[in-house]
Amino acid sequence: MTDAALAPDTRPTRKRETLLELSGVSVSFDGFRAINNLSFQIGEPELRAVIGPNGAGKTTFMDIVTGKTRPDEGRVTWGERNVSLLKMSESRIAREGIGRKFQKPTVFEAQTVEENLAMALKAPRGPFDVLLGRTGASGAERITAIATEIGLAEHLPRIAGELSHGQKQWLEIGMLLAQDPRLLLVDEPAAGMTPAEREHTTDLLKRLAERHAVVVVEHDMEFVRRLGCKVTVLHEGSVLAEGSLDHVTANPEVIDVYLGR
Ligand SMILES: Nc1ncnc2c1ncn2[C@@H]1O[C@H](COP(=O)(O)OP(=O)(O)OP(=O)(O)O)[C@@H](O)[C@H]1O
Repeated sequence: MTDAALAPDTRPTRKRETLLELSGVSVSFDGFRAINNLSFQIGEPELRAVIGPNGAGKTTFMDIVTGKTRPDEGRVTWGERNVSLLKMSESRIAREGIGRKFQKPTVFEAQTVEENLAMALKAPRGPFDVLLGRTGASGAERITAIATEIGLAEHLPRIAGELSHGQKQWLEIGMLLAQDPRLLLVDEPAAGMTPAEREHTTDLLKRLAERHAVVVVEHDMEFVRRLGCKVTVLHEGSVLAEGSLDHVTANPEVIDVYLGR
């Protein structure tokens, strides 16, 4: 597989810079502060796990980043030019390069793996992709490259509905990759997976994070440990602790609100 086929952008390798930054972000629903003065940064590339008890605000955080939910206060800035995401539509944010994978796979079950990837490739995330010549490989090459990356190269002719749960999740990650994202938001990828599928998923996410910013929201601590990345603990809509998994799990407040339960 050529690198160009897999991720056909021409951006030079840069040292890690902040790609996404939230500062002082708050949002209330009917007077309840689901996100409370939240600050968060992720670089490119970087792998980050976001953990926290039920209701901590993890989903709302992702909803804010993707433009589904608008905060009442605060800033959300993106990219080298620190543009605000707050005035952008959800589709514009997606075209900026923010891809989201929901917990439940939403592949086209009646189509083959290959057709699913081809459809995702045909939906360019921005008109400039072509103009800037970012597509360095043909569609067929990219499909093969992405299928290899996600571990489904042998399954291209299969009907997606026949895939295992884990394979569907990987296919959906592949469909996100076809959109050439810079940031991937991945919601509970390990849920419902077999141990072998979890291991494959860990490897995949780690590999993707060599070139992308990847945020993984996950409850499964063993999975988070295997990701071996910086962890952000959310609680009541704010960052309670941040650092290595060992660092955050030794924090008495984290133990109290999350681990001790
Ligand atoms: N649209 C909404 N209207 C009212 N309350 C909401 C809405 N969305 C979220 N909330 C509330 O905001 C809080 C944060 O919810 P959120 O779904 O972001 O938490 P979470 O960390 O993703 O939880 P879980 O781990 O259970 O998915 C919860 O108390 C939830 O009930």
